[in-house]
Amino acid sequence: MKKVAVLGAGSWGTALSIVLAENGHDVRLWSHRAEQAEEINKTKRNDRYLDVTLPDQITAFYNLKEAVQDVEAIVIVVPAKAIREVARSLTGIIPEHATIIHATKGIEPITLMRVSEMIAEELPEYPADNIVVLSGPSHAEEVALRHPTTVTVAAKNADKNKHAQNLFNSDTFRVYTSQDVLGIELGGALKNIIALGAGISDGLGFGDNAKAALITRGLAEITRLGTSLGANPFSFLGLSGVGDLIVTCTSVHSRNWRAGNLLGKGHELEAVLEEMGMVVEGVRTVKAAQQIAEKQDVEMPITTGIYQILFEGKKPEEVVNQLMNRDKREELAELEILLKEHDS
Ligand SMILES: NC(=O)C1=CN([C@@H]2O[C@H](COP(=O)(O)OP(=O)(O)OC[C@H]3O[C@@H](n4cnc5c(N)ncnc54)[C@H](OP(=O)(O)O)[C@@H]3O)[C@@H](O)[C@H]2O)C=CC1
Ligand SMILES: O=C(CO)COP(=O)(O)O
Repeated sequence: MKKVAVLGAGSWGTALSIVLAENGHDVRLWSHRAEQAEEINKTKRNDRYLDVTLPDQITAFYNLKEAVQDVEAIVIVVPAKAIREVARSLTGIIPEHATIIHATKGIEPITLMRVSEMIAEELPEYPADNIVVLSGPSHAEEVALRHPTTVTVAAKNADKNKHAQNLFNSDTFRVYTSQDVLGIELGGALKNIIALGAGISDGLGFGDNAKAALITRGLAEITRLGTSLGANPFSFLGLSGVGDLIVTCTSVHSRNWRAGNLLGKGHELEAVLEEMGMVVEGVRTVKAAQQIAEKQDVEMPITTGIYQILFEGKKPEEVVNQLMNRDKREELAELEILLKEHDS
C-alpha cells in the first residue's frame, strides 16, 4: 500500500482518488474547505461533486502538511486558476522523492504558461522534469462508475512517468505513457475550447455534421498551434487529442459542452458560469489560446470565433457565418507542411 495525496476535492480529484484507492493505495484527499473534509470523512460521500460512495481507503484532510506527509506521490487536481496558490503552499513540505502529478487542463492567460510550467515556477526546488501530466478522455462521472477509461501520462523523467502509470493503471483505468509533455498538456487544454464550440453548435440547433466539422477542424487548428510550439503532431491523434476532443464535444457530462450549449441557446456567459457551479476551463483557456495564436501567427479560426462570442459580444450565428465563408482552401495543406517540418 502506498500513500498518495490528491489535492483538490472536486469531481476529478474525487474520481482519481477512487482509482487510486481501488488500486490499494492509502489516499489522502485534500480539500481547502474544512467542512467538506469533515463531511467526506463522516459520510464517505462528496455529493456536491460526484454521486457515489467513496472507498474506505480515502481519507479527507483539511491540513495540507498532514495530507502530504510521507506520501510518494502528490496529485494536483484543482482548476488552472488555483494551480499557483496550491503549488506554492507545498513549499517545504514535499517529501523527498515524491512524484508530482497534475491532472488539470488549462493554460494561463498573459503568461501563456502550461500547468506544469506554473507548478515548476512556484516550486523552484522541485525538479521540473519530474512533473507528470495525466490527461485523456475521462469524465469523472464515468470513472467513478468504473467504466473503461484510457488516459496518457507524460513527463520528461521516464522513471517518474512510469511511477505515475503504475500508481493509476488498473483493469478499468488503462494508462499509456508519452514523452511529449507539451503536446499532452496542450491537447487537454485546447480541446475545451472546441467543446464550448460543439455545445454552442448544438445549442443553435445544428446537428452531427456541424459537430463533426468542429471536431475535425478543431483538431487541425490545435495541431497547427501545438506543432508551431514544438509538440509532436502525432500526440494530437492520441488520447489527449482526438480522444479528449471526441469525449468532450459529444458528452452531456462535459461542463464545457454544457456551458456552450447554454450560450448557443442565448444565455449570458456570467449566468451560464453561475449555473454550472463547477469549473469550465475553456472560458479562461480561450483567452490564452487566442494570445498564443497571435504570437505564433497561427490561424485558429474556431478558437478566435469562440473568443469573439465569449468576450467581444459577437453573436454565435455571425461566427458560424464567418467560419463558413473563409477563403476556400485545400483540406490538409498546412498539416502536411507541419509534418514535413517535424520530420526534418
Ligand atoms: N471533471 C472531470 O471529468 C475532469 C476534469 N479535469 C480537469 O481537472 C481540473 C479540476 O476539475 P474538476 O475537479 O472537474 O473541477 P470541479 O469544479 O469539479 O472542482 C474543483 C475543485 O477545486 C477546488 N478548488 C478551487 N479553488 C481552489 C483553491 N484555490 N485551493 C484548493 N482547492 C480549490 C474546488 O473547491 P470548492 O468546492 O471550494 O469550489 C473544488 O473542490 C480541471 O482543470 C479540469 O479540466 C480533467 C479530466 C476530467
Ligand atoms: O476533460 C474532461 C474529460 O476528459 C472533462 O471535461 P469538462 O471539463 O468539459 O467536463
